Amino acid sequence: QETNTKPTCENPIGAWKNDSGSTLAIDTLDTATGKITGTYTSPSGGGSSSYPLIGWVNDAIVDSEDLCKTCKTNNAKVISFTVRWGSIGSITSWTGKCQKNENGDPVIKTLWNLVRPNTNYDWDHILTGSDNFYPSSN
Ligand SMILES: O=C(O)CCCC[C@@H]1SC[C@@H]2NC(=O)N[C@@H]21
Repeated sequence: QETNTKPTCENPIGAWKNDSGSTLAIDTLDTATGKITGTYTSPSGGGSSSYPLIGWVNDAIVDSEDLCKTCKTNNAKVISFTVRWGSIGSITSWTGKCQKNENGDPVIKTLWNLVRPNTNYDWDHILTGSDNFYPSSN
């Protein structure tokens, strides 16, 4: 029996999972400011602990006026959040957008930067990648 409803782009509160099995849990959304808080768990890299996250969501009305040649009609919710990896010492920030895919299912597509305090080289502190997050029921 499913006790939690899955998150959507409109109401992102709930659990989202990426392809490597990490869980983005958005616990609070302040609709007045767009501030979000929650926790992040990354079995690949971050172990089994959950780490706190804070971030923002934002959006704008759909530009859909008929015959409006300058309208920008591709609308997405935008999101950014940052995780502080406790004693691991790193910080990751994800920035992306939430839209429905071709099946009508919501997807958060992001690019991330991970910064690590201790590395072997000066150039090795900042890693960049991408993560897609899908609604999860837990
Ligand atoms: O290894 C570290 O310094 C901390 C854990 C980092 C895990 C990274 S953050 C970006 C990527 N997306 C994930 O869900 N996990 C990895």
